[in-house]
Parts: sequence; C-alpha cells; structure tokens
Amino acid sequence: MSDFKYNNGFGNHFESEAIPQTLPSRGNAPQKVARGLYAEQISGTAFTAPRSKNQRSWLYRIRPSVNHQPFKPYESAKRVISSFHPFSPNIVPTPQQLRWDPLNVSDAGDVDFVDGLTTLAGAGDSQTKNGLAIHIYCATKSMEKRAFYNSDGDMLIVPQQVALIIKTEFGRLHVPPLHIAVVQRGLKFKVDLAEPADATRPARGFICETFKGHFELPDLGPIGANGLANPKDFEYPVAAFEDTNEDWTVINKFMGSFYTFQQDHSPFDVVAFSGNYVPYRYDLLKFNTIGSISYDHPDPSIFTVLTCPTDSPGTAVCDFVIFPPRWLVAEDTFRPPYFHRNCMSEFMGNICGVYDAKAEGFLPGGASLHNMNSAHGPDAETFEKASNAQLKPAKVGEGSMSFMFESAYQLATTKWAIEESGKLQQDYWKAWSGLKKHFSG
Ligand SMILES: O=C(O)Cc1cc(O)ccc1O
Ligand SMILES: [Fe+2]
Repeated sequence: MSDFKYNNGFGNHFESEAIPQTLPSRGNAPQKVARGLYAEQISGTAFTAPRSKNQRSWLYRIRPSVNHQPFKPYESAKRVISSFHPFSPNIVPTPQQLRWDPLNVSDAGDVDFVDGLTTLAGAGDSQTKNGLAIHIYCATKSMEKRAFYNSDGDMLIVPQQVALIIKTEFGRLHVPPLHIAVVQRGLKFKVDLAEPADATRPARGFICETFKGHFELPDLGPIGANGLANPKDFEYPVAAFEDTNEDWTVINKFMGSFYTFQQDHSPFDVVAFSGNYVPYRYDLLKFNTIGSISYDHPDPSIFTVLTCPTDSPGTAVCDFVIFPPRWLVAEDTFRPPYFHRNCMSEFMGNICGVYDAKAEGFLPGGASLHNMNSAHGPDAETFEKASNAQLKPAKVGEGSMSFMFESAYQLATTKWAIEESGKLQQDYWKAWSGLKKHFSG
C-alpha cells in the first residue's frame, strides 16, 4: 500500500520525524524539546545489557505516557491463559500428536484483536521471563479508540486471513497475510482490519508471545554473509502522530492478567523518535530459501526467519521457521520431512496452500502440535508417494506457506484448545496408522 512508508534494516538505530527538526540536535533529553514535546525513553533491555543486545528508543511526544487515569482490572480478554503449569485448571497437557481444523472463536461474538485473543499452548511465565505462549487471534472489528501493550512479552503476529493495519506509537504497519509483524514488550499498538471481516470470515492469525529476550536474525555460519531473511527486508514504521483530545482506552497485559486505563488523548502522539526498539514487519515471500543440491533432507533450521534465544547456545525460546514454495532437487533422497522425534516442541500453522509432509488435513487456518519427543513425520499417503516418486527437480509448495514455532519448552495445551475449540481432529493419529511394513527380511 503506497500510503505506508518504511525505513529498512533489521535492528538499525532509526531516526524519524513527522515534523522536520523535532529530534534533538544533540543527545536525547535537552532541557526543552522542540515544539514543546516531552522526551520519553522506552527500554527493551536492561540499561546495562551488552551493547550488542541493548535496545531502547526515545519518543518525542505531545504528552508523556504517564498522563493517564489509574489502572483497573480488564475483564473482557477471558480467553488468554497465562499459567501453564500442567496442573493448572485451564491446562490439559498431552504428548499426543495434535492437529486442528481452521480455528475460530465464533462463540466470542463481535470482537476486536484484544478480546478475540485465545491461548492454545504455552510454557513458563512472564514473571520470571521464562517461556512463551501461543495464541490465535480472531477479530471481526477494528480496535478504534482502544490501544494495547503487553508487559509480558514480545508478540510475533502471523496473519492468516484478512490484512491488518497495526498502528503503533512509532507509526503504522500494513500487515497482510504472508507478512509478519513483531511488536515488542511495552510498545502501544492497535490492530485495525484493512478488509471487511465478520464471524464467517474473521481476521485470523497466530501469535507467538515470548516472555524472554527478543527475536534476532539467526547466525548464518558457513552460509556466509547473505541468505535466509536478509536484514534489509525488515521494514520499520515512520513517525506519525495524532493530536486529539478524545477519550482512549488503553489495555495492558501484565503478569498474565489484563488491566485498563482511560486517557483523554491519543496514545499515538509521538511526533518523532530515535532508537532501535521499534516494531517491524517482514514479507515472508522475500525469504531466501536454501536447500540441498546434492542429497538428503536438511533440518528445518535452514528455514529460520527469526530466533528468540534462550541462554543455551543454539537453543530457542522460539525459532520462527517457514516453509515457502521452493525447488527440491536432491538425488536418492526421501524428499519430504523425515520421520523424527525432536527434543524441541513443534507448533505449526498453515497460512495457505498445502504442506509437503501432509497430503491432506492440514488446512489453511489450521494448526498442529508435535510436542517434545512425540514421534511424527509424513503421513502414510505422502510416504508412499515420495518413496516411489521419480526424482526430477520439483517445485513444492507453489502458492503455499506454512510456518513453525519451534521451542525448547514442553508446550502445555489449554483446555480451550483440547476440549472447547471443537476443532481438534480426533483421528489425527490415523495419518500414520496406514504406514505399512515393507521389511522383507
Ligand atoms: O515436522 C514437521 O513437519 C516440521 C519439519 C520439517 C522438516 O523439513 C524437517 C523436520 C521437521 O520437524
Ligand atoms: Fe517435525
């Protein structure tokens, strides 16, 4: 969309002014900011985090964020679960391989992004900054004069159906399906729908909320300086502000509960900003997909777009991995994903098209979870086909896009996901029951 402007480059230190010459010419906090603005810092890491990890931005705004009414409890976001202890009342843990038909929250009524948030699975808790939660959102309307910020974690948002306009304190992001957005801890935003939506076709998508750290680009090792998601393709908003005296509701997720306050002006009143703690979007079709040009099926880590690391090297709170259209050329190779048992948990979602490990049943808007150590792999039909296919170069996933949130944590599923959604496929296990014995002794 041409009325959206961006600055590019993953993790850059950006400067953006909606009115020229608003940013301080020296330093961050002059005695008086230009045009009577207030200076406000928002930090995304501890002040003393190493420079290579340190993230913060300076906002030059019409009123400081603290200029608001007292916090009150917010009751409407009832579908978000924040306690993932396996014995918690809303948790139904299971090692069973799980798959869901396209998810919806049609019983939630006419809801916006916040009230339609519904938790599927998670681990850990925000209080000790440990773990993650996986949600879907389903929205039939825009947030209008409601803004949200999450004190519990960063949110990686994967729209599956209906384009979003995410208005943030830093400016606007247009995020249609096949794009993702990351809105970090503490940053205020609202989600509007760029297309008509209703209960039969809501704005729908998946969210990974990480309680610790921030998403980074994966190291490339021997791949070299280029490849996978290129830094230049990450797009950041430019400053845009509203100078209004209307009533706004701000909703905050804090320690797993929701709170709200009122204020008599727009929270999107930032005239200029500088810094490297800024929300962003990325077009998944710009991913440079790398694969085997000799033999064997490489591990899916080669498809990592972003990784949110734990303290253990190479081990992620969440790797965000995608399966874009790509060529398969490997010789003498079983080309679809191999049978495996992973010490990581794999939550997958289908954005569009057909996923190459599953001939059917994994539908756009649908999801699957193969928890830690639970065996999985191609279904019987895919196995038979791929074992006998003539291995010519072949394009897979034309018009398709699936993704995976791969996590080092055991994922505890919610009661809603297992018992209440009505979308859990009871016979998913049968995908593998047709695998025949081929052993001939
Ligand atoms: O299970 C899945 O479908 C995801 C996956 C894909 C792949 O190419 C290799 C391993 C893996 O877990
Ligand atoms: Fe897998």
